[in-house]
Amino acid sequence: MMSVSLRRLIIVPFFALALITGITMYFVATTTMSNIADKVGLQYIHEVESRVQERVRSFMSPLLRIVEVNQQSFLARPNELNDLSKAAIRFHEQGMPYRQMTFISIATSDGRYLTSVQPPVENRSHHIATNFVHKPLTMEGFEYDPMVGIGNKRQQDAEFTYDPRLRPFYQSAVGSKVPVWGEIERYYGYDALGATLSAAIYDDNDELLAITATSVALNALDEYLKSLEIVDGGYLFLAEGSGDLIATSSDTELFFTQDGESKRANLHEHQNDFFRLAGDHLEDGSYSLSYNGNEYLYYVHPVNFEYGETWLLGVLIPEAYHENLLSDYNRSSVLITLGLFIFISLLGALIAWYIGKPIQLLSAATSNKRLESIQALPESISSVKEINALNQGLKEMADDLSDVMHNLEAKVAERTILLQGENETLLESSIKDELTNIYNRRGLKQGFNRVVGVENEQKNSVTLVLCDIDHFKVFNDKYGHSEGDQALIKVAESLKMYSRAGVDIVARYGGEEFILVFSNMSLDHVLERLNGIRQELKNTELAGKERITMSFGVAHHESSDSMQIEDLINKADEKLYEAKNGGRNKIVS
Ligand SMILES: Nc1nc2c(ncn2[C@@H]2O[C@H](COP(=O)(O)OP(=O)(O)OP(=O)(O)O)[C@@H](O)[C@H]2O)c(=O)[nH]1
Repeated sequence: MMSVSLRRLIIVPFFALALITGITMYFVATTTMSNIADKVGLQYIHEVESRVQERVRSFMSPLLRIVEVNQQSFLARPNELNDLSKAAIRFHEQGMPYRQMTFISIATSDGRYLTSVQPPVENRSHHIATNFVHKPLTMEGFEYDPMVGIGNKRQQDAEFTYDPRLRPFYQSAVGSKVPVWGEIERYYGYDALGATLSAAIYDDNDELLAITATSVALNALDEYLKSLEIVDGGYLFLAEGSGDLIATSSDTELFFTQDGESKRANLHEHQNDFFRLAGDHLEDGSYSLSYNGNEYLYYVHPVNFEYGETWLLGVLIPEAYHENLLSDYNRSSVLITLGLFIFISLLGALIAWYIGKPIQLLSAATSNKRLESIQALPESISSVKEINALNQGLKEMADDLSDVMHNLEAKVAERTILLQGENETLLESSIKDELTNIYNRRGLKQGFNRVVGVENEQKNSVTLVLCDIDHFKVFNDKYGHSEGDQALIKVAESLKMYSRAGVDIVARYGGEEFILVFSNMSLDHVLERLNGIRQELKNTELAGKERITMSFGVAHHESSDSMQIEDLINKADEKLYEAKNGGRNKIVS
């Protein structure tokens, strides 16, 4: 099976895990960011839209309320229509707080007309105009007098014929029980659009008594949209369903003159590309639009007013704006991912270090099969408890094993010494004669080889003497075997006495036969020593004051080179035979 190091086993999965986590997190983060970018964009749009909606509603609200109040007021007190002075005061007071309120009026079915009016743009002067003071159908301007309602006639207002019943605001309201919206139009002679709401007043018999109408100048809304600080490259607009613009955040005009006629700017034909782009999508909803390779978020939503009036509010912003905003977050998410990746990798490496390193130490210590390597391991090799316990266990085992081995070695040494002693004893006894404690035949052979034979490189002279006790049978028979043994021991001692210890060889050849080997000694000196032995035996008393004699056969050889012991023994035996035959107690050489 394939083997893999522990450290790799830990680091590789950690690294892989970190990599997968990092990549996953990166993609999740970027996808989430992209979704968030869209959502943030839409959220932004909704916020802008809701602010504008609220502002538009609060802007238009007085118009609706004033028309409703006046309609209800005349319905409740139709007599007021007979003297419109009170109404003049009310109209004036109603219009004063609202700079956008261009006129608040009433036109009776008999052709009388009263309006509290102010111009739709700067340098406004609020005044009352009526046609009912002098003669019907003639419009005259009067100063407003808070005390009497209608003050002095305004000199500069030339008389002109005016029948309010011919005006669209009058006619559009006829026949309706509820207020009716008029067309949004440019005020004649002014750079401003106006929206008008009219309401009919009937008597109990449903006879039309009057039409009250109020108009509001919309240029304040245009100014408001322009004043809003929206994102770079973003646009806002208010338009009618037809695409005719009411207000925009851009500097473009809301109306222009074509062929001498004043026309309103329309989204579908607008000179601004983005407004034209928006004009293609006027259904309620949000859109992603592409223009010149850039993406835009576009949202269009209706602004509904009571009594059936609906405008459209459009918001268009470049997506890049929010993506840029979120790019910082994106960068952060990449950095966090990277940090996480590095952290997990380091964690893996740390764990590998904590676990792998000490285990590697243990592995190295045990692999060379030496107890010392394990014993030399430090007491603590890891912060991991289990690994330290393993280390301790191994060390204790190594110590125990070491002790056992030392004891074993001591015992083996002791036994070896004992055996060596026994061996030596055995060896000694195997080459010694048990009775006389001199060499036996085996000892003789070994000694001969050592002193004069193959093992000795100095090829000196050698003399081998074969000696035999004379008439020993008789002695034995006479004094017994035990005394015979004592005689043999005595002979051996005498032979040893006249030989050089450690140099010459003294051996029992068998029975009562002995052999002496002298090396590097002249024949005369040998004979001298043999005579010494004979003299010694002569002086030695044995059982029954008996003395024994010995016969000697001597074989002398000047050089031990190529000399075999058997040859010497044979030669000495011949001489011994001669000595025996010659009467015994003799030395024959
Ligand atoms: N007590 C004792 N006697 C031994 C031992 N070995 C041999 N003998 C005796 O030595 C005697 C040898 O006798 P023989 O071979 O006849 O020789 P001998 O009587 O000495 O006569 P010659 O050698 O001809 O002088 C025998 O009686 C053996 O029993 C021994 O170890 N102890």
